[in-house]
Amino acid sequence: MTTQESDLAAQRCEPCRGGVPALDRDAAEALLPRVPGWSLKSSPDRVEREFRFPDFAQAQSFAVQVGGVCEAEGHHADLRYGWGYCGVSFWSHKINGLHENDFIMAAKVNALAGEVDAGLPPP
Ligand SMILES: C[C@H](O)[C@H](O)[C@H]1CNC2=NC(N)=NC(=O)C2=N1
Repeated sequence: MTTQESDLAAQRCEPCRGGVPALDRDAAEALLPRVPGWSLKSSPDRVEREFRFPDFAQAQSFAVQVGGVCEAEGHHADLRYGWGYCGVSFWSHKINGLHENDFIMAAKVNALAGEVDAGLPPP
């Protein structure tokens, strides 16, 4: 883990406390290429990905691992899983929209899934 990543893990989630603006669509689209496999969805504005697994147990195990990362970061995914799939969504509830943190979380979930990310540019 780089210093920058470990610092991030120690931070509390600002958009979770509210009072910061949500990213507009252009800004969200600009971040999207940094989280391969994820897409932007609306109502609420969010970033979402479905991961595939060979069986129920592996999908469930992945969901539990994602939950662990969310707890560590204080920023929580909406998760749904079943036989062979786990869907993960992030948005910042307190601002009813997207923040860079949602993309950082998406990148962390990609890393859990064994994918190498280019990472996000420094703030
Ligand atoms: C008090 C607590 O930190 C907040 O309610 C957090 C919890 N987890 C959260 N997770 C997400 N994704 N968005 C939030 O706004 C949020 N708020």
